[in-house]
Amino acid sequence: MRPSMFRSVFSVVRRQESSSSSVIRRSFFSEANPERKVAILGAAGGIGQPLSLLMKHNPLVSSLSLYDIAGTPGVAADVSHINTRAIVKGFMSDDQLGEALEGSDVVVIPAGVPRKPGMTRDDLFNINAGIVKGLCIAIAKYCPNAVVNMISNPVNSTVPIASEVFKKAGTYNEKKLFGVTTLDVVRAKTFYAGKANLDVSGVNVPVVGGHAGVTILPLFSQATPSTNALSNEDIVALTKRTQDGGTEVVEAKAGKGSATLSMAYAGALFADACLKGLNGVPDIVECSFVQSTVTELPFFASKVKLGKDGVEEIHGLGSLSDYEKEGLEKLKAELKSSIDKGVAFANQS
Ligand SMILES: NC(=O)C1=CN([C@@H]2O[C@H](COP(=O)(O)OP(=O)(O)OC[C@H]3O[C@@H](n4cnc5c(N)ncnc54)[C@H](O)[C@@H]3O)[C@@H](O)[C@H]2O)C=CC1
Ligand SMILES: O=C([O-])CC(=O)C(=O)O
Repeated sequence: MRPSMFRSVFSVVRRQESSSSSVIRRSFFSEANPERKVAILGAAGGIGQPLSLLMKHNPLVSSLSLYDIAGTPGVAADVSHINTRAIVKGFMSDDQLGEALEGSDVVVIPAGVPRKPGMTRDDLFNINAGIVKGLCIAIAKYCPNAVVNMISNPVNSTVPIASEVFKKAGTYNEKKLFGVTTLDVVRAKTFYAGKANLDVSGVNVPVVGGHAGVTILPLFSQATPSTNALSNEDIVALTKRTQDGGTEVVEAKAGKGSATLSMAYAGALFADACLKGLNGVPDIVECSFVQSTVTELPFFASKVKLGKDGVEEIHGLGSLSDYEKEGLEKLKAELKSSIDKGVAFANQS
């Protein structure tokens, strides 16, 4: 979590829990934190399990719905024993998907297969596109107003697939569909702070474009705090490391999957930002892959202000260094082809 993310809320809850009055506890939750249901699809997986743990820990969640095609009873029983606000329920198999989704405010989707060494994210398309399509058909039916956080790869294609499914169902709201690119930001912050010897907790780095290889474009020229400790070569190396961050983990795991723990952290951070936006907390800004007019591409990741209806404002790119301008031009062809592939898949049959 962002270091201060839950601290203030927890201290209020703790003060209230020390009071003998359960009335005080109830009124705190209803006034400051409305009821919010979060569903996680793929909850028993490598990302799903730690993400379920982190969402159970989030005081903004009142109901946590854990869905997977296997393994959810155990995960739900385990997580449900934690003494935090959210009531946890596990759901398994198609016939329970409707109940898992009904009433959800936020649906997080880490369902699907991860990479093995030597694969690109696009190599996951054949399996994950179908999984995502099926889950989005159910979302359109059972919780058409939910905010959707798409984690399943290739994000550059799965988000367009979701948008087409929702369009066909007549439920598409472009303000409520997000590709989760938070892990790119998390990595860029960590690598930048490490190289520049800065306190990472105060560091921010926007990352724009998409979520695969060269489509991931960290904007170190806009990093804060700025530093003159880094050479052009350092910036090139930091950019490459951020773009290859996923592959670094895939290779280190040597066939046992891709990033799960850092992704669960990033996914929890982004879901928390969406919940805060829905609850009317002002000035919540995160990078995300959304329907966009920032470039000529129909979807693009950039800074997005989150509000009561999802996307409140999409920020422009700001001023870019020559190196970043070059990177922006380089990424467009690959990103366009991944978007087109998703759209075409969703419209087959
Ligand atoms: N957006 C991002 O930054 C990142 C995305 N990912 C992606 O997240 C996805 C999941 O990764 P892991 O959790 O490591 O994989 P995993 O294989 O450990 O877990 C995936 C889970 O999805 C479940 N699943 C499969 N089909 C399903 C369906 N139809 N409905 C519900 N659940 C279903 C599986 O049973 C499994 O429990 C992968 O596609 C991976 O590439 C991973 C890291 C970062
Ligand atoms: O690299 C992968 O396959 C998983 C992923 O998206 C990431 O870690 O950024």
